[in-house]
Amino acid sequence: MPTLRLALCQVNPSVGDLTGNAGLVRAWTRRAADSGAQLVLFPEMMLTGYPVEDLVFRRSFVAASQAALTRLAADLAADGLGDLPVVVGYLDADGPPQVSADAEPGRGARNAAALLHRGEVVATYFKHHLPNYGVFDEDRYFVPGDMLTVVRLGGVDVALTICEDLWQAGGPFAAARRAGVGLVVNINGSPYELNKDDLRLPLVRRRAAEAGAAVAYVNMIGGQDELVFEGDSMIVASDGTVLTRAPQFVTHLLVHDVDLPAATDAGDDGEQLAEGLRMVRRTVEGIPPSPPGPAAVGGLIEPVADEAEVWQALVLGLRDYVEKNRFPSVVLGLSGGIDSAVVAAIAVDALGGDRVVGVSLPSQHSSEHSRSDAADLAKRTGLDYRVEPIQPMVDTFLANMSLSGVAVENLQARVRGVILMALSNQEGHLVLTTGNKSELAVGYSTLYGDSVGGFNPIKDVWKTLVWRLAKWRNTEATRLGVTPPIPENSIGKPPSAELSPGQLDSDSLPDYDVLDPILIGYVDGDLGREGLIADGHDPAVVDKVLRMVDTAEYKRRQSAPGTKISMKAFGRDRRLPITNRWRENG
Ligand SMILES: Nc1ncnc2c1ncn2[C@@H]1O[C@H](COP(=O)(O)OP(=O)(O)OC[C@H]2O[C@@H]([n+]3cccc(C(=O)O)c3)[C@H](O)[C@@H]2O)[C@@H](O)[C@H]1O
Ligand SMILES: Nc1ncnc2c1ncn2[C@@H]1O[C@H](COP(=O)(O)OP(=O)(O)OP(=O)(O)O)[C@@H](O)[C@H]1O
Ligand SMILES: NC(=O)CC[C@H](N)C(=O)O
Repeated sequence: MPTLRLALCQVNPSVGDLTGNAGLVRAWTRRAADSGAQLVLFPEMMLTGYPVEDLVFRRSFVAASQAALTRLAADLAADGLGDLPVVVGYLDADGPPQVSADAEPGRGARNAAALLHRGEVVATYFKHHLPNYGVFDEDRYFVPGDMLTVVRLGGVDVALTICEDLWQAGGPFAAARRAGVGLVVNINGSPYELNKDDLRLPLVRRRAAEAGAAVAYVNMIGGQDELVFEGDSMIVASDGTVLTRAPQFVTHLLVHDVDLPAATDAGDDGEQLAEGLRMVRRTVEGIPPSPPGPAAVGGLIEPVADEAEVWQALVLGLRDYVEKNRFPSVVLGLSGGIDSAVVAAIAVDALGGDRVVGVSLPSQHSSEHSRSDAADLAKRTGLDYRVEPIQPMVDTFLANMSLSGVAVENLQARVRGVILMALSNQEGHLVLTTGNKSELAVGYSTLYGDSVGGFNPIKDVWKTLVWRLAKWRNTEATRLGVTPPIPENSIGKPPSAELSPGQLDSDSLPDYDVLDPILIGYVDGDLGREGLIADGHDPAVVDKVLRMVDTAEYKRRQSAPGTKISMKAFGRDRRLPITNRWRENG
């Protein structure tokens, strides 16, 4: 039985950075070669980054991706790495963009994988199953492939597949069984969602059984606007045994020796293997010889607690947004409350205290603890702490304009927003906004006030999860013997916007323990009024909450982007009309 040493490169590409991404492929192929690899795998759309969205429609971008691929093949050979077969995702096209006037049926942009060897592109594969739900819009961009590419190398037949191909039965994996392959490669740009890793392994196992072959699954890591990729690359044997699995949220080179059945000559070039899939055969002559001794193999990674997983996702999502958009630092308002404290702690974990500015912006309604808790947070995390009282500016405004009630409440939030944006303009920081998912759902924020900002790290985090994260982060610090970042006071106090005397969130909203389950059913679960009541929620509370959610669509539509961690984040996952007369309670 032949053995192949596989190297799965769990790397962090940047969208649009063709040169930088090709550089990553060269550097990691060198590392893989140094580990004795015989086949190297990179994620989906590695060369372009993922997802590239409407850049697909730009012919200049498609041409640049194609040129970068050819150049990369030559550069790898020039690096002395030509013998080592490398699979890399890229953007290809065999016709004009789908939306153009000169579009041709069955041709267009392709979400593609290439196998590079001895300076050449020796095989390509076009993604067959295109995801078109949630955040994905791949029917808008790509034409599905109708060929299963099988490459013979080192005496083994290897089929190439891309991400969504794994999520559907009866497609390329069924075809791979007909072709009698020993290994199916699956390259991914699979975004993080809480609990997705629990689905992924059983899925890979099911496909390994369907193909009757081992599966090498490689996923990228890193943040890309709202998305964060977690890695979780793995190799699973044909009997479902997990041979090796990479840690989440970090770059990682996963190297493993896999015993694979010898090629069988099942299936002919051009043969129909499954519905809509014919076989294409390629042979790669001469790969590096089997290295002596077993590969230096990492262990199997144990699953971590939900809070640990989400925290890492939020830290990576923020760090990559800041770094990839080249911000030197971030700024946020510190109210002493839990939301700003958690965002500050995430920011410090992502960037270090010296790149986080926290500003206390007290008004006449601010409690003493709002300042002392903010100062305590700053001391614990080492962030750059400042105090900018807002009352003189609010008073000047009120001396020139007659305002009352909510207009005065919101003026305070807006003066804070103006100050944070001024600091951003003056010093170059990215402004972080701190509204959690519960607040976004019910519209509990001031437009152009506390919602001001360029990125919201907790946009997809329910308030009850914000508290759990805070407690987990502090416990983790204690376990590691370091100072917990979040003041206990901020965790324990009742939430308040402090925009009017004695104001509490509970004056306007149900308790978050009551509110969040209703929101989860309505937003994440798309339940209607009757479904929520059947789940045991109080009809009057349901009616109030649904009304608030429905009428806050306009606020969400202009809200800052933030890291997606759930299966339904506000934004692309949930698209509703703003102008909408449909109400669940008539
Ligand atoms: N369909 C629609 N399409 C586009 N725009 C629409 C709109 N409906 C209203 N609007 C606009 O939105 C305005 C109302 O929204 P907005 O000005 O935000 O004001 P509003 O939502 O009435 O008040 C904000 C509430 O959020 C609370 N809050 C909670 C938590 C934190 C904070 C904080 O600031 O720290 C505040 C605050 O206490 C207050 O009760 C209207 O005056 C109108 O201009
Ligand atoms: N006194 C303040 N100083 C600085 N920033 C403030 C102040 N009050 C409010 N903010 C900003 O506005 C945001 C929204 O306020 P909000 O009261 O909703 O959140 P919080 O105080 O962090 O948490 P909680 O809702 O649990 O009290 C805060 O997170 C903070 O960024
Ligand atoms: N890039 C893709 O095809 C991703 C789709 C897939 N269902 C996933 O989330 O893993």
